[in-house]
Amino acid sequence: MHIPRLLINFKAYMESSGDRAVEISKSAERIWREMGVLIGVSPNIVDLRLISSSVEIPVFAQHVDPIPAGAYTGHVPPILVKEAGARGSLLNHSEKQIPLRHIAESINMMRDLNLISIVCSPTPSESAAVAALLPDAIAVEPPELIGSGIPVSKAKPEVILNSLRSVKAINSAIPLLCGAGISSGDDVKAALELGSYGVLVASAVTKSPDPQRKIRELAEPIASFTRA
Ligand SMILES: O=C[C@H](O)COP(=O)(O)O
Repeated sequence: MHIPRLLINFKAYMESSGDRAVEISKSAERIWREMGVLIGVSPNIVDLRLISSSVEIPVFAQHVDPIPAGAYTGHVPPILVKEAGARGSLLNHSEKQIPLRHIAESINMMRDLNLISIVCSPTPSESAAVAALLPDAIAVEPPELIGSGIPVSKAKPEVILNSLRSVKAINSAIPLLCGAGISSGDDVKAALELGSYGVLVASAVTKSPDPQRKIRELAEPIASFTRA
């Protein structure tokens, strides 16, 4: 199971939808080929099939509902996400929170479908609660820093360190990513030095005038770190 070290969430930004979503995804694919850093993209659901059929890097939905296919208007069944070509999904992002029992049900359904679950959590204690559900990875993100340009890895390193401690105490095999405000290669480096497996980013890439250059900048410290 390959968890991306750099996961780019396109959210619902105009700048990363439609043709621009394809362009950014292809840039991420280029950097993956060039540097060997596994990069994933998480386009808006409206672009999921388009992006999955455009690139070879792993594509993630931003959310799924714990339901089968059927009469569920407006819901996102994991089986249809798989059918659209995605490798997995984010769950419980701060901007799309769901109850713990839905997280548990979704993880189980995704596991049965061989889909990767990356569950977001806002705090170390919620990271621990989520770890007990055995997702494939956890991404800790203090909501107040999301989209702020103030990187969690420098402004709140204790959130990463305490999450790592609590997740590892439950299952040392679950990789922990961190996100919120990560904007530069140096922010990524700081996250890796704290023990993060990787980073979850959005605005630094989606709002960049040159997304490919920004992706390369964010991937560089990962390439050096994983080579060392
Ligand atoms: O999913 C991504 C995170 O919410 C981080 O967003 P940001 O990089 O814009 O702070």
